[in-house]
Amino acid sequence: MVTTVPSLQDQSLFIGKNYINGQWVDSCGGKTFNVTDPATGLHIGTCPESTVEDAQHAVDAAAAAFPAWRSKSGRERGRVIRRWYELVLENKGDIATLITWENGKARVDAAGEVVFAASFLEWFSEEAARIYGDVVPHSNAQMRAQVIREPVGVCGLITPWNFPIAMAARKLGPALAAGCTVVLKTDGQAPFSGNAIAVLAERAGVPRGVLNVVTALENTPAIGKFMCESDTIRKISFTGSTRVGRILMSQSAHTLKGLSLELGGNAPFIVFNDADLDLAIAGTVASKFKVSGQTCVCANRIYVQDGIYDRYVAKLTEVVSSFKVGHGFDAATSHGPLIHAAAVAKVQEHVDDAVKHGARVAIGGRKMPSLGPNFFEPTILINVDDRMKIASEETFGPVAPIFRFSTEDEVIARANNASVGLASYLFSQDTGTLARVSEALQAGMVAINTGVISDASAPFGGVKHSGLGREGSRYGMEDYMQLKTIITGNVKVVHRAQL
Ligand SMILES: NC(=O)c1ccc[n+]([C@@H]2O[C@H](COP(=O)([O-])OP(=O)(O)OC[C@H]3O[C@@H](n4cnc5c(N)ncnc54)[C@H](O)[C@@H]3O)[C@@H](O)[C@H]2O)c1
Ligand SMILES: O=CCCC(=O)O
Repeated sequence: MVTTVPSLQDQSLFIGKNYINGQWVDSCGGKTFNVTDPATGLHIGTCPESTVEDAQHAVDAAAAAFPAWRSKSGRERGRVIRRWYELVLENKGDIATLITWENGKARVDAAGEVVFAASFLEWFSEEAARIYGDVVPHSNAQMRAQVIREPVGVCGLITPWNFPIAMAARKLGPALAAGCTVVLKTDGQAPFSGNAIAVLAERAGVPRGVLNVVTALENTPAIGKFMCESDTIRKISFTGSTRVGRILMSQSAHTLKGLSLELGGNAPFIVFNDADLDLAIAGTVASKFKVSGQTCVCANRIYVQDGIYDRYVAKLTEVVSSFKVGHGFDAATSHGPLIHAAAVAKVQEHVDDAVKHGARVAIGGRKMPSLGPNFFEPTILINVDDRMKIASEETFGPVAPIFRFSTEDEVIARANNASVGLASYLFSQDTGTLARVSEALQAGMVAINTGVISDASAPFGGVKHSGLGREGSRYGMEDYMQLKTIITGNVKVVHRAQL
């Protein structure tokens, strides 16, 4: 097998081991799995195929580290997380290289992911010092009531390949800020960048056992089940598909674990007749084609009103024709490959199904084997309707299906006709339309006149089958804390004059 190693400034960030109790270790079972470059199919390296025994060691280390970590002040924890944030940015180039190598995304997107991931560490380093409680007026004058917030304990974090460090940082930041200790299970398709940020956590001063990382590919379901069934782990935070979210929820029933679930989407992207066309096109490129369509907030159903439909299609086709698909390391590349062959097959299936039912391909529509095994042309489909698979299933690929609509009521009903409700997008210049439609959409997030929805300051999460809980923002801390009520009785009442 050929191994190509892009050069890193700091080669020690490239490490194929588990990180347990402050040590980089192999799996107890001795097995490893291969990680390959999705653009070329070439071998990158190996990581431990961790077993339940490895995961148990990681949980034990996290449990042992919990009392000391939770006992630090929020300000002390915040300083460590702040240093981690700085180190991630200082090593942006190397981490971006690892992300592009294992995930395939274009270099510019990978560098953007590093900054995005770091922003969660920065945000939560600041929130750590602001874990307020309440003093509550009790009904009885001889009693006092206080409410304090405490860390939930050891957390199990399970993250996907599409943002291999950002989805981890969006969980690690608040968990560590709150005083929890964690076991992170990264995705077997993209484990190296997660390990790199764990190296930096250690350098930042995150104590031994506070952050543990286990890698696995085939053993992932077994480790997920173990985490859900462990009574030591008090919370699971998962980002991934609705299918796996359901499995984790049912496996967690016995231990009555808290769950944060950031699951799949099927985002409606609505362009009204009065929209600023250039803004709508820029928003479409950002929200549909980012990471070649592989984000959970990607526009999946683009509804364009009759009066602007033809102009929108013409302009979007012109812009998409300028995309440069290629290896993420090529500086000219704007869009990289999909993650694996199954993802390519799903995209092709959605295109074929739409065409079979009357859609027309305006541009793209085919695999690009001359570039590598996992490339697919950026694609625009027109004359798409609600019976096609692409209307009800998340494509997770570079296909923009453009539906036509006539009225506000009609598009609201069609947009809400989905089992999931994560992101949604609106383009109009009428404040009344924007207010009415944003209130009517069944979605956890609405973006108005922009294709960019995520920011560390803003709560991120969905409704319906898109999951539970919110990440980022001041609300993101709540998922890692629990309330404790402290009642003091028999306070002698003394009648004193007010000063
Ligand atoms: N809402 C969000 O924030 C968000 C973010 C990114 C991706 N997603 C969703 O993720 C999906 C795409 O990713 P995917 O197809 O790789 O999702 P997936 O659910 O198959 O995989 C996600 C993660 O779960 C792990 N996993 C798989 N089976 C498991 C099991 N039985 N127990 C424990 N872990 C298991 C995988 O190894 C991976 O790390 C899309 O639906 C997308 O919308 C959601
Ligand atoms: O893929 C899901 C998350 C990406 C984002 O927050 O923009």
